[in-house]
Amino acid sequence: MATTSATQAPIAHHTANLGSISSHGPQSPIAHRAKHTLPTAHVPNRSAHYDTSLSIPVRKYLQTYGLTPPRAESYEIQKKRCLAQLALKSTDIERFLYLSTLRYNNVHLFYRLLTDHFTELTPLVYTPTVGEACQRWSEIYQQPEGMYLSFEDRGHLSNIIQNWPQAHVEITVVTDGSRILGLGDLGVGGMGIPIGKLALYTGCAGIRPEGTLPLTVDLGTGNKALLEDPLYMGSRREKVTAEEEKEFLDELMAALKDRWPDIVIQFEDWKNPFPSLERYRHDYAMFNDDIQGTGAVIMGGIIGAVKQSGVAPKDHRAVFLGSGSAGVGVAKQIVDYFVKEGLTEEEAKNCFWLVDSKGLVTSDRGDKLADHKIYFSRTDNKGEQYKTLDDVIEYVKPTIIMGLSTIGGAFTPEILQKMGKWNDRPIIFPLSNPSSKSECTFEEAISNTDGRALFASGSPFHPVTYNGKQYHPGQGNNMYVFPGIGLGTILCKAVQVTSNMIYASGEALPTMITEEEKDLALLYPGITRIRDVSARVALYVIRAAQKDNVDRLHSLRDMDDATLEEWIKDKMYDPHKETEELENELRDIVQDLSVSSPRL
Ligand SMILES: NC(=O)C1=CN([C@@H]2O[C@H](COP(=O)(O)OP(=O)(O)OC[C@H]3O[C@@H](n4cnc5c(N)ncnc54)[C@H](OP(=O)(O)O)[C@@H]3O)[C@@H](O)[C@H]2O)C=CC1
Ligand SMILES: CC(=O)C(=O)O
Ligand SMILES: [Mg+2]
Repeated sequence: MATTSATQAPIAHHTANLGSISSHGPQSPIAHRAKHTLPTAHVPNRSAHYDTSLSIPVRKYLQTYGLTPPRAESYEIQKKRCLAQLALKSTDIERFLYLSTLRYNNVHLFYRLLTDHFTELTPLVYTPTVGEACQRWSEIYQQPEGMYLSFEDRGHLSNIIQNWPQAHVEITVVTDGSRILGLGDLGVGGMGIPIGKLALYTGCAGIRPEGTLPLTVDLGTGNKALLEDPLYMGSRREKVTAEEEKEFLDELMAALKDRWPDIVIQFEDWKNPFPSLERYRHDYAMFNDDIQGTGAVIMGGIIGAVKQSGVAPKDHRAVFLGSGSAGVGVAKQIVDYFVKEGLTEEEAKNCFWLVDSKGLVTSDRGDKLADHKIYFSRTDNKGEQYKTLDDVIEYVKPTIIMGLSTIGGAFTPEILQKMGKWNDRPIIFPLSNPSSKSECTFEEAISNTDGRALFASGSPFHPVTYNGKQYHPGQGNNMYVFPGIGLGTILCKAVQVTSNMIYASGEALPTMITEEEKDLALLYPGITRIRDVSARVALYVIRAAQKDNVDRLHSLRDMDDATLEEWIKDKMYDPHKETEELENELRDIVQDLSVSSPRL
């Protein structure tokens, strides 16, 4: 990406080629052998060299002439073919596989397509389809696209990490596969998530593809079906203990930083991610997307929802179904927002009733609460315990219901109707992923509240027509913020991802909603503008990093906001420019060297 692109760009690769021209000549067997003995993934953007838009002289220079069909074609034609091939597929998982192969074989073309057709393709690359891909990973596995590190590798992680072929990794997403979306423990099948999230880092925030490292740690699995599946590609061992996980992660974090001192590390989809966040947040540029990214993105949507509800923050009553990483992360972030709006922390905290698999989280429930639940446990229940969501809803009569529970359909029509009865504009956020785990659909939320619901879901839903009027759903997914959090952290070279940087990422979102979107009561900016949104998020993140004094690129402090935002956009990888720049640069080189037909 931005900061290291000069050394990673195809141009730099060809400058290296030029060196070999002077010593061995362009057709040198050494150059030739080097090119073909290394697997594709070992040469940055090698796949771009087979792009069918490259001109004949450039193909000859690259020694790819004759390896692709004769016609040099436009991107429009390439796109037409890709979309036609996608249309030929009969299932989403086939489309997922087609797009994975395209990314592997022609990285820039994949990202051109993704950025041009973001709304249609994101659900195939990310949630919901990535969920099925993770469930079936060992069945559909095709090619290496990331690193797998096993518990058995401990003691050697630093050496193994040297095997990653890209020299300048800027960001990694790491999972242990133990809580993939709302689908449970999928072991190494979880790899689909780091790959998908990092594809969005490139597509949304312009992190260069070769600067990304999808990483899955195989610390065993508690999923018995996987352990018995002959195709399962992970180790056959039970999940390691918390202490063993901690030792492994200590080694991993040090090894990553040792090879790439500026690396940003995003933890994703861990069953219990709180200990690692607390352990590493001060010593590494790291964050947990499920706790913090989700917290920020939902806070960003709640800002607009609270305004549109006409209810003051102090009068909101929020019932959360789900008190795990995402539930607690979101509730805490909204507490911060309410405090900014003038409530005391105690007043803000009292606006929340969290529910887990045992019912309302209270301090006198009789079970030992996990540490992360204690902050929100209720003490005003007068000894009464509320076991079901229905009971809690009746007791609280909420203005807001949030679903982060993995329980598809938990917001029943009856619950939605009550929300409609008690509130002019009920705030209904079924946020569990993938779509099958959503606590309700958009259609259900609209039809059971006479179209008055202020709605956002984790996975995308289509617009709905109700009583002749069209309604548009919001997508409250951390994809609106994590790419910008990573981008901002990388660009200002922050040594930590502070709480203020996370908060700022959420605050940035409403600033990107257009007047037209406000008229439609939308809570999030249009997804087609995600690159601009990510640049704005990065701007806010950088400013917060500067205030917290964790940035290292101090020259950015002198830029005004408009200049800095333009600078950020300028640093973003633009797939539309890559192939054209490759073509133009190489054509110039070919002309300069008069090597227009080295092969013939
Ligand atoms: N929209 C977005 O951007 C994001 C969405 N998510 C989604 O949120 C969901 C939860 O993720 P996460 O918080 O990390 O997962 P966790 O496993 O940490 O938390 C799940 C929570 O749901 C509770 N729960 C499970 N079953 C029930 C039930 N039958 N009734 C009530 N509560 C129940 C669990 O209870 P207990 O504590 O008792 O086990 C736990 O508190 C997932 O579907 C995930 O995809 C996550 C991150 C981002
Ligand atoms: C979106 C996301 O991070 C999740 O569902 O876990
Ligand atoms: Mg996640």
